[in-house]
Formats: sequence, C-alpha cells, structure tokens
Amino acid sequence: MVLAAVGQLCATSNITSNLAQCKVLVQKAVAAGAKVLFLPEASDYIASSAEQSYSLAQSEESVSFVSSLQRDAKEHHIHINVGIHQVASETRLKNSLIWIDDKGTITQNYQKVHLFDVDIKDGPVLKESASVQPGQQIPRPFDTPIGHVGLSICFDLRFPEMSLALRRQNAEIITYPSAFTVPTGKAHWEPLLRARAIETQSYVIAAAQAGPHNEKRRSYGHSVIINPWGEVVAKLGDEHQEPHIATADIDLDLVAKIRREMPLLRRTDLYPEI
Ligand SMILES: O=C(O)CNC(=O)[C@H](CS)NC(=O)CCC(=O)C(=O)O
Repeated sequence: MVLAAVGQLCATSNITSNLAQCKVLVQKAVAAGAKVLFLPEASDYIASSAEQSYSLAQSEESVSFVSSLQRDAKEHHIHINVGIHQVASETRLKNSLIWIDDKGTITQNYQKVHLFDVDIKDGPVLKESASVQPGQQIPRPFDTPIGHVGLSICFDLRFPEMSLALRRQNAEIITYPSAFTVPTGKAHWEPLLRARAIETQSYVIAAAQAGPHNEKRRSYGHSVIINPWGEVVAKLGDEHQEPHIATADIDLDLVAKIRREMPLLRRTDLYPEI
C-alpha cells in the first residue's frame, strides 16, 4: 500500500502566497510519508474577474508557480497533481490539471472538458466559458506509484459518462481537484463523489479549495479520499486559515477484490457502451 495525500488551501489572486501555501502542503505530505500529493483545481490563483484571470495566466509568477513545484517534487521525491491556468489563445485560458512526477517532470496535462456555467437564484453566478476554452479529449489513465490514475476536474464529477470512460480504460483512481461553490457543495459534493467511487469501483481523490477567495467568491472545502466501496477514508472540513492535508493508504488489492466480488457487467445490448 502506498500513501496518498490531499491538500486543501484557499487561493487568492496572489500567486506568490498561493505558492507558499502549496509548498507548506508539500512539506506536510512529505513529513507524513505520502508518495503523491493531490492539490486543488486552480491552486495557482482564483481571480475576481475573467480579465484578471487572463492577465495572471500570462504573468511570470505563473511560470514560477509551476517550476517551483517541479523543483519540490524532484527534491522530495514526491509526485504532485495540481490544477493551474494556462493560456490557450489570445483571449482564452485552459483550466488544466498537470501531473509532476518525482523527477520534477510534467508527464500529463488534462484540459477540463466540462465548463461550469451557472446562474442560481440567490446563489452563485459563474460563467467559466467566458474565459476558458473547453478541452477536447479525455487522456488515458496512466501508471503512478499508487495505481492507474484518470484525471478529471471539479464540475466533471457531475458527468458519470466521463468517470465510466476512465474506468473502462482501466483507471483505479479518479481525481476531482475542485473549487466547489458552498451551496452546491452542501447539496451535492460528497454524494456525487461517493457515487463516482461506487459505480467505477475506484478510489476517488478530491482535493478542494476552502474559504473566501475574494469578496465575491468562497469555496466549500471538504477534501476527501473515498475507497472503491464508497467509504470516506480521509476527510477535511472547511478550514481555510492555514493549509491542511489528509492522507490515506491506496490499496489496489481492495480495488481488485471489489471488482472480482461484484462484477458490474453492463447490458450494452440495451444501452450504449461508455
Ligand atoms: O475559476 C477559476 O479560476 C477556477 N475554476 C473553477 O473554480 C471552476 C469554474 S468557476 N469551478 C467549478 O467548476 C465549480 C463546480 C461546482 O461548484 C459545482 O459543480 O457545483
């Protein structure tokens, strides 16, 4: 069994201080003996407008955010999965999730495919598609020290088609780094994540942002690791004063046992194969 850590922070528009929080999380994960650290969506920054988000993605701080974590990964022999913004075009960004291996190399880069556009009465109004270009592919799950990892981000967790597609390609662990809104988090966060774990018979690892990013926006927190039986095996609350981690052993024998004991044989003669 290999130990994985989820890290929780509250990013603002200050990339330098967000990096400092991420580095604290790396230190805590290393001290706990974790081999992989999962950091939230948009760990580099949460901006207060589309314009600010685009200009931050072009900044030097944005480049050093990633290179500094690459150096940490190499120095401490830890893999780091982290959500960042990348420039996609002259007007739009990518909401990206990169995998940095224990040599400091970026080996995977997933671009979020489902964008979060909501306008909830007396609730959050967010239009991610105003500044972000949707990804066009679902990368294949890849080998890591904790098993085959399939990458997805935040709002993607509402689409079981995507997690089932990753499962069919042999994912054993599915990631959902997030910055969930508070009302949708209270209502949907844990049940949806547990459902994704149960129906894919995979670990679900969801590192979350927590607390107030600016006057307009706050995130729900509650980072979790869920085993393939749907049990929460590591959990944080909504603390946001200082960065926190939670850890769990990833047991691939448990994945194999659950899949062997309860095969989910699909009736693809009756509905399409995903
Ligand atoms: O804004 C950034 O820079 C980073 N992106 C995000 O935080 C994204 C888009 S606004 N947040 C979500 O997808 C929350 C989904 C959610 O809360 C739900 O599905 O209920």
